[in-house]
Parts: sequence; C-alpha cells; structure tokens
Amino acid sequence: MFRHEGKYPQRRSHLALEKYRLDRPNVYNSGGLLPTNGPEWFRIRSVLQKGLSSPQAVKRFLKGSDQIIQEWIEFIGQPPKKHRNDYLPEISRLFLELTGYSMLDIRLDSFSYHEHQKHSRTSRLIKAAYVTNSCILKTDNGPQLWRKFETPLYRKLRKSQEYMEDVAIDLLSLKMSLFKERDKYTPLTLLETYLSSPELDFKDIIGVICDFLLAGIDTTTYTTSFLLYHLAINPEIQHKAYEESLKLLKTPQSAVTEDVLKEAVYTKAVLKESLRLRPVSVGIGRILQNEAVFSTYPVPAETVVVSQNQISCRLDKYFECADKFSPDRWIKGHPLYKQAHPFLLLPFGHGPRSCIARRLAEQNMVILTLKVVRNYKIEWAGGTLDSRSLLINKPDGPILLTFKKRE
Ligand code: HEM
Repeated sequence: MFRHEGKYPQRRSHLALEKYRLDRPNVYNSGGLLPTNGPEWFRIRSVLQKGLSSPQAVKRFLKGSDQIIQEWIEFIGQPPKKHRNDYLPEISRLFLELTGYSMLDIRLDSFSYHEHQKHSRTSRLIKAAYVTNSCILKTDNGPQLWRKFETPLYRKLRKSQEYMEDVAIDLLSLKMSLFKERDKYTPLTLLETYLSSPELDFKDIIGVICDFLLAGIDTTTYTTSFLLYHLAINPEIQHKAYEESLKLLKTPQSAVTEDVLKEAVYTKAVLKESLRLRPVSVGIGRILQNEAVFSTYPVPAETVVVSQNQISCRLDKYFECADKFSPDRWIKGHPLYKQAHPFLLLPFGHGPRSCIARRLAEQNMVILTLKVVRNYKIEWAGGTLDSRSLLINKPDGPILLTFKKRE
C-alpha cells in the first residue's frame, strides 16, 4: 500500500468536516489538512510543515514546553480532590496548553482554577475537539444523510466547529494586530512564519489552527495516558526510567535540554513500546492510486485500504512475547533487540502524509515522561485498562493514577 502512495497520498476521512468548511468559503479556503487530497493538500502541507516537522524545527519549542510541563508537574502534585482521581482531563489540559504555546503563541492558562470551570474557554475547546472527533467516524461511514439535511450528528459537529472557529478567529486577529509591531530581530514563531508566508492567507491559517486543535489534543492525551499506565503497572520498568531521569536531571526541577533529550534512550524506548501496544490509530488509511496486489489478491485503484498495524504489532511472529510491555526490545545492543520491519510500527503514519507534528508530539511526551518519573512514583488504582476505537483509540476507563512525591 505504501509503495503505491504517489506524490499526493490520499486518505478518505473527515468528510463531514470537509463539508462544513467548504460550505463556508468566507472563513476557509479548503477542507484543511485532514480531509483534503491532491494538489490542494500538497499546497498547504508543503508550507505548513516547513517550521514544524524537522528535528531542527522542534528544538525551538523545547524550552517553552519544558516550562509548561514543569508547571503541570507541580500542579498534579497537589492533593487530589477525590480518593480515586481520573487524570485524563488534566492530561488534556496539558496538551491544550502546549498546543496553544507552540502553535498559537498564547498561554491559555489551562491549569488555573478559573479555566477548570465548565464554561471556560479551555474547557469548551477541549470539549469541542472531543465532540468533533467523536462525530468523524460515524459521519464518514454509513449513508451520509448529513449531505442532504442537518442530522443530529452533523449539528453536533457544526456547533463544536463554530466554537473552535470563533476562538481561532479571535486569537489570530489579535496576533495579526500585534504582529505589525513586533521586534524585527526576534526569531519568528511558527504562527509568525505562517503569517509572513506569501503562500498562506488568513483563511488557510484559520483552517490549520482548527486542524491542530482537533488533531493535537486527544492523540497526545490518550498516548500519554497509556504510557503512564504502562509505567504504573510495571514498577521495574518505571524504576529503570527513574534511574535514567535521575542521571539526566540533576534536580526534580531541572530543565530537559537538547543534550538530555539525546541521552534519554530508555525513556524514548518506553514511548515507542507504549505506542506499539496502544497506538492511537488502528492503522493507516489510503485510497489506492493504482491497482495493487496484496498477498496475491489484486485490488483495484480507488479502493480504500486500511492497514492493521495495531494487530500486526501484537503478533508473536513479529515481536517476541508480543503482549508484554518491554521497552528493552527497542534498545540496540540489548539481547531482546531485533530490527522490526519498517512498515510494522507506524503510530504516526507513513511517508509524505504522515503526522505533521510527530516530532513535536514525541518531544513533548519524552519531556513529560522524564519529569513525571523524576518527581513522582506513579501507581495505578484501577483495573486493566483497554482501548475503545472511536476515530482514534481512547482508554476504555478513567486514568486512575496516583502520584507519590519522590524524596
Ligand atoms: C501521540 C500523538 C500523535 C499521534 C500518535 C498522531 C498520529 C497521526 C496519524 C496516524 C496521522 C495519519 C498519518 C497518515 O495518514 O499517514 C496523523 C496525521 C495528522 N496529525 Fe497527528 N498524531 C499525533 C499528534 C499530533 C499533534 C500534536 C498534531 C498537531 C498539533 C497533529 C496533527 C496532525 C495533522 C494535521 C495530521 C494530518 C496530516 C496530513 O494529512 O497531511 N498530530 N497523526
């Protein structure tokens, strides 16, 4: 499948979101990155990824992300309100805050008491992203009546998008008014790079802000929840991660620098292993551009194919004791290490259409893991955590962690 991707790899998803945007040509130029295919996708993708996708580009976010994650670490150290506390909403707040900082040049103040209220901007943004994402699969499949009239599901999507769009327009308008007065000698932020790019206009940027809010919060929240769960239920592995963090971070408040990231080999293996067992997407979808042959079966062009990486990654024929959480299998030189097939573990997709923010997401999750284990011993207060596949895989229960301060 990946060998037949072509220059413009195509996906069939987010169809109702595409309709919503194309019905509003005064606000959007296109359906945005997620649903658009062909040359229009290529036009936006090539410009948007410039300041975002390379390993070099994400380094500029390191210091700011580290500070935000440190604030969150201190925030979760406060005594929990309940005996068994679901940390999922707090993890969402962290990733919204990080998205606001890196993509929108704004601190949304997500950890404050005020923002924790039901009708605050951050509570509503998190809900709008979640509601939209949970409408996508249901509107993509089935008879698509929403194309003819406003079904209850389409209405939910529209209302959530209207809120997200209002926030995006407000924030971008504010940014544009300040942008004219900016000091010319300070390096451009990601949003400023977009604003100064002749290939993008206001409407393109509104679309991308909404795409980033949609794709950036739940994915990282669920991945982090599973990662912390794996560490909590595997104390020996957690201890090894703690030892690495102790070696790399002098104090619990020490910053994660470029050098620390380079050395955090075990922590990166923990993330990789957690993504192997609990990827957020079941696999990768593509519309075949040419006829292809899979295991001797010819499949015609235009067929929608979804690879099943989540299943392959759990097969013993590809990974020894495949159901076991074993980060060592990713560490070169370790007896468990084996080179995996390049198309097996693809939690961020593949090729030119792969996740635009992969490196930023990985960087944030590695910083977070280092800091959490450096500061706390984490324990699990629930039963076995499984996943439920909506558009993406969501933990099937609350994230019942406990954080015990390390001496
Ligand atoms: C754990 C975190 C994340 C995971 C596992 C993840 C995974 C994915 C996957 C599997 C795809 C589809 C790739 C393909 O079709 O080959 C994708 C696309 C995308 N992701 Fe992520 N993602 C994550 C975080 C983020 C974040 C933080 C953002 C933005 C702030 C983001 C923005 C996007 C966008 C805009 C696309 C569409 C790209 C395109 O079609 O050109 N993702 N992601």
